[in-house]
Amino acid sequence: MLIIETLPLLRQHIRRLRLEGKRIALVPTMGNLHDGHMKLVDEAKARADVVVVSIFVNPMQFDRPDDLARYPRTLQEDCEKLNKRKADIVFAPAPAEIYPQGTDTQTYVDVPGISTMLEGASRPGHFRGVSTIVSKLFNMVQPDIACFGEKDYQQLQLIRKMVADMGYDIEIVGVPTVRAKDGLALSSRNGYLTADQRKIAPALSKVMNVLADKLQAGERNCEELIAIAEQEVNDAGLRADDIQIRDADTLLALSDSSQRAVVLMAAWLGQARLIDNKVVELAHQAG
Ligand SMILES: Nc1ncnc2c1ncn2[C@@H]1O[C@H](COP(=O)(O)OP(=O)(O)OP(=O)(O)O)[C@@H](O)[C@H]1O
Ligand SMILES: CC(C)(CO)[C@@H](O)C(=O)[O-]
Ligand code: BAL
Repeated sequence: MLIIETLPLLRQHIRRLRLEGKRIALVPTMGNLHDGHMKLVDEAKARADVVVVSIFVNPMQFDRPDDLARYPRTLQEDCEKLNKRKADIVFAPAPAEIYPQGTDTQTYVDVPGISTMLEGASRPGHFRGVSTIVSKLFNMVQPDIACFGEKDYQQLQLIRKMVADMGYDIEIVGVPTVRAKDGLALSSRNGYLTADQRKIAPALSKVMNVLADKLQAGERNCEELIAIAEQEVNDAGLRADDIQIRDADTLLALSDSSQRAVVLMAAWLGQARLIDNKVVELAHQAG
């Protein structure tokens, strides 16, 4: 496995691989890798000849400097895991390699609508940072496919729209959320939880599943369903931040024509803001 830190070296290898006719998969990450990331690598390996994993804590997508400063950076362990998983290339650039002029004057990619709603409203500028870095990585790595986790549901929708709108010839693969045995979605930020907090964290997915079951059973009073879920999350010892029921395809409010709903959960627990989501197929009565 090659570990590449500079853009010229990356370009040299990508050029060679493309000349050899290799199909390239990209797995973009911010490092501190867990089994969720490994699932993305496995999916990428199954669909391509060469897997490039990028590890870059992207300053442009952080709305809070303290969040950026304490984000876990574990490059050596990450590379060991990726080597065992048979990734081919790790691209781990320093910020100056990606943003030589800094981020303030960086040309950006903005996906209208989707980037300012929901998580985008809670984290101003976050999605502009995500679409910009992913666009840059697409140009640098020139992948045929790229894998993203469904855990970051809105991010996946954002990338799909960016790819469609900008005409990228890249297949976007969404990978189902990998969970701990107790249901907690794996996430690098789970590392901020104390042992006691870790015990109560699975309440987020439990409340989400109950809400999803009610939707599946035909309940449609979203305001009431959300209020109950917020109460349950708070009673469990988390602090509900944003719980939403949306059309899974548009992320807008549910309508009579919605085919699928998505339950989007965000809650604070100590230093960690946890997110999760679940898609529900909506039954429509004939006639
Ligand atoms: N539990 C998971 N299952 C599947 N994919 C995941 C999971 N967690 C993260 N991913 C995906 O891995 C990719 C890189 O994510 P990232 O490096 O931000 O990890 P993370 O664990 O989500 O960290 P964070 O705590 O910052 O949210 C994204 O496409 C993300 O959706
Ligand atoms: C896609 C991504 C690697 C862009 O920095 C990041 O948002 C993430 O880890 O989900
Ligand atoms: N996994 C999403 C990246 C972020 O929280 O910044």
